[in-house]
Amino acid sequence: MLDDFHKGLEPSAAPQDGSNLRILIVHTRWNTAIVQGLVDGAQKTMIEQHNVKPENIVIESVPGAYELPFAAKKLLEVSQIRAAEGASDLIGNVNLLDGLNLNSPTTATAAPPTSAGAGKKGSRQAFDAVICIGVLIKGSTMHFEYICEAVSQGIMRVGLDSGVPVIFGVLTCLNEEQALSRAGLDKAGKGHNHGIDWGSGAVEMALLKNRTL
Ligand SMILES: Nc1c(NC[C@H](O)[C@H](O)[C@H](O)CO)[nH]c(=O)[nH]c1=O
Ligand SMILES: CC(=O)[C@@H](O)COP(=O)(O)O
Repeated sequence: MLDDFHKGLEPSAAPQDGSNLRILIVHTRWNTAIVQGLVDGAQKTMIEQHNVKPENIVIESVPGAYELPFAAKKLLEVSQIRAAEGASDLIGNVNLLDGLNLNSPTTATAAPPTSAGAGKKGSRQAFDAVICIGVLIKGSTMHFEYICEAVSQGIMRVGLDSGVPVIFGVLTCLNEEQALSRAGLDKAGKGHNHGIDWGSGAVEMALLKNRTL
């Protein structure tokens, strides 16, 4: 039986143009079937509803929810360093009087004509948002409570410290039935896949981050 709150669920945000965004999904390797359903929901929503390019969604995994904040922080930092390297290479080869806009995603992804980094694989565009996805299910000790608190605080801190939106995509459930329904995997088919909302939220917040005055 779904909790009553599900009935008043707000629909996901209206479609927005995510065609210039690069999104990181970090997910755990606990409760893998449920996590995979959430990842699929987020990925599908970003591609089909918000025009995010499939190649601009990077998916990484960590052992468990407790590792999500660290991975989000480090992978964000690496992407920002690579974007800066690309921009600095570009500066070396472009007359800035031509009005080069280093903030535009296309600029950051532009492969520099000649640079030491030219041979590196993958996009140079920094991530515009991160979605941390995990499933915590209460056991018989207080371990659950401590991890839930640490992970929620840690994920919020990465977003505030980095200036890049980090979506809290961690289900904190008292039993497996609650988790299945929140991934849209319940037998009755009455659940709602929260990954859908996390995908829309990531696009919305990334566009808000990139908004110029
Ligand atoms: N019980 C769950 C965990 N526990 C593992 C921790 O997240 C962490 O990986 C470990 O303590 C080592 O640092 N993780 C989940 O994602 N979900 C659980 O239900
Ligand atoms: C969320 C957890 O860490 C939990 O699944 C661990 O179970 P237990 O409290 O029985 O050790």
